This record gives sequence, C-alpha cells and structure tokens, in this order.
Amino acid sequence: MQMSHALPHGFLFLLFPLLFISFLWFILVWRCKRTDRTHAGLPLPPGSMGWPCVGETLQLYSQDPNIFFASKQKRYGEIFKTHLLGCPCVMLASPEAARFVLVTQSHLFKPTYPRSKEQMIGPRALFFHQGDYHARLRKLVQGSLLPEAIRGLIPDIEATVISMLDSWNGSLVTTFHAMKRLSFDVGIITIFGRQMEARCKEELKRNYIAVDKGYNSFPTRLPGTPYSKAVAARKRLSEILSRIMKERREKGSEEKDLLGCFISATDEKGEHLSDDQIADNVIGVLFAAQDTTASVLTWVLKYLHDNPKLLEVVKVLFLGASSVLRNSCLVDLRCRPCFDDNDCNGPSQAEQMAIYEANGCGDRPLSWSQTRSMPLTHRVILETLRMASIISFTFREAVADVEYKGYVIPKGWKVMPLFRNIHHSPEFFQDPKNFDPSRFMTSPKPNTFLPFGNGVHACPGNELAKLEMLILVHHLVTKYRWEIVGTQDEIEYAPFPVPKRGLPAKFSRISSSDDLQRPKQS
Ligand code: HEM
Repeated sequence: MQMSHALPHGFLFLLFPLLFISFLWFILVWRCKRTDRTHAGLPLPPGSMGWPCVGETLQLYSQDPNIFFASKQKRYGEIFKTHLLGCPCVMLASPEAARFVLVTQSHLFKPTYPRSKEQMIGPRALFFHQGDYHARLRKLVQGSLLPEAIRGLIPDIEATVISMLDSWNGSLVTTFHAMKRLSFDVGIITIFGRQMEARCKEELKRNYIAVDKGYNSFPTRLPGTPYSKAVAARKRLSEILSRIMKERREKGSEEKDLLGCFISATDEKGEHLSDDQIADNVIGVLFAAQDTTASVLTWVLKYLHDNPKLLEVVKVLFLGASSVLRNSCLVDLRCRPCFDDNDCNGPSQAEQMAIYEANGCGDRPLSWSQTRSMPLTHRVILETLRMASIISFTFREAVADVEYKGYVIPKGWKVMPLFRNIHHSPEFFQDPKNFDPSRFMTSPKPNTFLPFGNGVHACPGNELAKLEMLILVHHLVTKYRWEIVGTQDEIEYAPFPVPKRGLPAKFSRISSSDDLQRPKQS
C-alpha cells in the first residue's frame, strides 16, 4: 500500500516540472516557427534571438556594446536579428540599409522610445512623432537653427565660452561635466535669446539637472528615488515655462528665438501650439542638444591632447608656412595632402592663431566668416564625430511587415541602423581606427557618414553644435593648454560614450610669451 502510494507521489513530483518545461519549449518553438512562417514566405534575417525573455540583453550589457555589434556583423553580415530588452530587433549595418530605413522608406518605420523616457521629456516633443505634427514642429525648430538664424548667436556663445574657460583656469575640471554646462547655456541662449533673467535661468537649470539625473534611472515613482524626483522637477519645469510664455504674451514681445517661434506659430486653421506642446519641445531640444554636444567636445579635447602635432597645426597653420609645417607635422601625422603645400596655401587655411591675431589677440569678437574659415578644425570635428560615433545607432519600429533584401522585418519589431559600424568599416573609411582628419579632405561616400542621422528626423541642431565646437576650440587652443589627469584610454557610457570619469583635465592659461605663438621647428 505504502509503496503504491509513494510511486504516484514521486512520479507527480517529476511530472509537473517536466510538463511545465515541455510546455515552455513548445511555446518557444511554436513562436519561432510561427514568426518564420507568417511573413509572406520570406525568412527572417539571420542571427540569434538568445534566451527566452531576456534574449541577448545580457551579452550586450556584459561587454563593450560596440564589440557585440561588430562581432554580430562579422558573423551574419549587414542585416541580422537579435532580441534585446524584451524586444525582437533587426540591426542594419550598411549605408544602403540605413538610407532605406531613415530616408526612402521612412514612412514604414516610426520613432520608438521607452515610455518612461517619453513621459519624462514630454510626449509631444517632435522626435516621438511622424507625419503632419512632426513636420510642423520640425519646420519651426529647423528654422531657428539654420545658419542664417544662428550666426547672430556668435557673440553670446563666445561670451559664454570665454567666461567658462576663465573659470576653469588653474583648476582640475571634469571635462564632460564642464562641457555639459557649456552646452546647456548655449541651448538656453538658442531657445530663450540673450534676455533671460539670471534668476529664471538658475531655476530652469536646477530643475533640468534633477530631470537629467533621473532620466536614465530605474523608472519607479517610489518617493525619494532619482526618477520620482525627476518627475516632480519635470512638472516644475512646465510651470516655469508656462510662466515665461505668459509674460512674453502679455508683453506682446516678438522675439525671434526658438521660444518666440513656438509662441507665434499658427497652423492652417490659425491655431497656436498649446503650452504643453511648447514645453515638451523646449525640453526636448535641450535634451537633444546637451549630452550629445558635450560628449563630442570631450572627445575633441581628448584627440587634440593625444595628437600634439595636430594640435600644433590647428593652432598655427599660417600662410606660406608649408616648410615649417612639413617639419612639424611629418613627424607623426603621416603627412597626407591636408598637411602639405596644397593644403596650406591660401588664406582659408590660416587657422586659429592667425584668426586670433587678426582679431587683435582676442580684443575683437569672432565673425561668422571666421568660423567658416577654420577648415582643419572643422575636419578635426568631423573626424571626432566619426571616431567617437557617440550615437552608435538609432531605433525605429516597423509599422508593417517590410521586405528588405529578401528578408522580412516583421511589424512591431525594432529596427536599428548601426551608425558606428558604418563609420568604423574599412570599406568606407580606410584604416578606421586611426584618428586622421585629412580623410575629410574629400567628402565621404553618400550615406556613410551619419553622425547626425539622416532623413526626416536628421539632427536639425548640427550647424549649431559645430559652431559651438569651433568657437570653443578657437578660444581653447589660442589661450590655454590642458593636461589630462589619470587613466586616459578607458571609456564609460553616460549614456553616450565618453572617456573614463569624464576626462579629468587641468587647464591653464598660456601667457603671450609662451610657446604657442609659432610652431616649433623640429
Ligand atoms: C554633436 C552634437 C549632436 C549630435 C551628434 C546629434 C545627433 C543627432 C542624431 C543622430 C539625431 C537623429 C536621431 C534619429 O534619427 O533617431 C538627432 C536628432 C535631433 N537633434 Fe541632434 N545631435 C547633436 C546636437 C544637437 C543640438 C545642438 C540640437 C539643438 C539645439 C539638436 C536637436 C535635435 C533634435 C530636435 C532632433 C530630433 C529631430 C527630429 O526628430 O526631427 N541636436 N541628433
């Protein structure tokens, strides 16, 4: 009796887990088979979906994400599938594929962001949208960021750069944090013009910093967590912005800054944007502008620091000095066309010290045309954008089953054009690991250089970002030297890649008798 009783118990004890595992296995196989079958007979792209539920998320986060993407591309080619953060994804690593998703078939791929991030920035910000609403907002933002619109901002950006550099003099600075402060201030100038009251700016800044801190934290409303503090700060930001808008409307002011454009804009029915729509877009632009520009600026400083001969040439590339240049740059710059006679003849090639001297050693402000005549510095910025590729990829979601090169990208799947893989491919950029601004002497092949994205959502702030960088580099290299402190080659993700610990560096002002006035004749 006892025996016959014991047997079924032991059997059941084993049977239930076995049944449960078989059931899970069946669901998994069935789901895979079903997705493989249901898309017009086309196969899914090659690749691995990893473990049930977690997919390949652990593999991605347990190593440098760029190694994850690069090794996948090596194994599967330019299009492959994976499963990350609970979502099936297709990754695309060719210029042609990036153009397909972002430009030619962009209507089949909508922008997609985690809900918590969308709520934090504001769901009416342009980058969450497609179609008419997006086009309307984009026209306004783009209009305020065109070269004609931003050239008037130079004196204010320059004043901000000069006072910031002065405040760093003699101190140890976390470069990335300092650059964040700079790009925040430039964002404020662009949105609110030069008139903003100091008290109001401080209030905006304090709350914006709280939002920024909570933005990448775990999204829980538990009191005291960075996320819940960020939510409260975000609410206060909306209130502050409503107050500013009310004051402007009451005064009847017709400012031409971005906020002014938002306030005065009407649609075809004559309707204005609501305060919430404006607030979400103001905060959206600040977010889009700050960490991106700050990360790239941090890398510019790192690359210039690591390439002293290049720094020398950026400072002092002056007329008819090709022989001097050759001596100074041949040493380790692998004298390519940009550093020989062809490149240094002609006034457009005289670089930072020449501009500094032409402006009475900094007595007169930079002009727009001077910022357009910094070709080597400009190439340094482009090469930094390529090398650092701070936006390694972007996300879209397929709104229908889409066929690409004989594969199906199923509706609802995330689609990720991999900018960094393209920027680091030897097929498009020879010797891609080498920092070599001269490669931008000729334009890159179409769709191979996408630091600002491409298509309807491409970055409208790219000219402003470059202008800010040119102004900073001008004042930095003509008046300061900087030494990086501590480890130099590790990277951290904040969330964009930046040098470890934000690149701590010591800045010191150079007196006019110092060695920067003329290149060393080595
Ligand atoms: C070096 C600095 C910057 C980089 C690398 C950068 C990069 C990008 C990229 C790659 C996109 C497209 C994202 C996508 O397609 O999913 C984008 C969009 C955007 N960027 Fe930038 N950006 C920078 C600076 C700025 C600045 C300074 C501003 C504004 C002042 C700005 C405003 C925007 C906005 C509003 C969008 C969304 C456009 C839309 O959805 O239509 N960005 N940025």
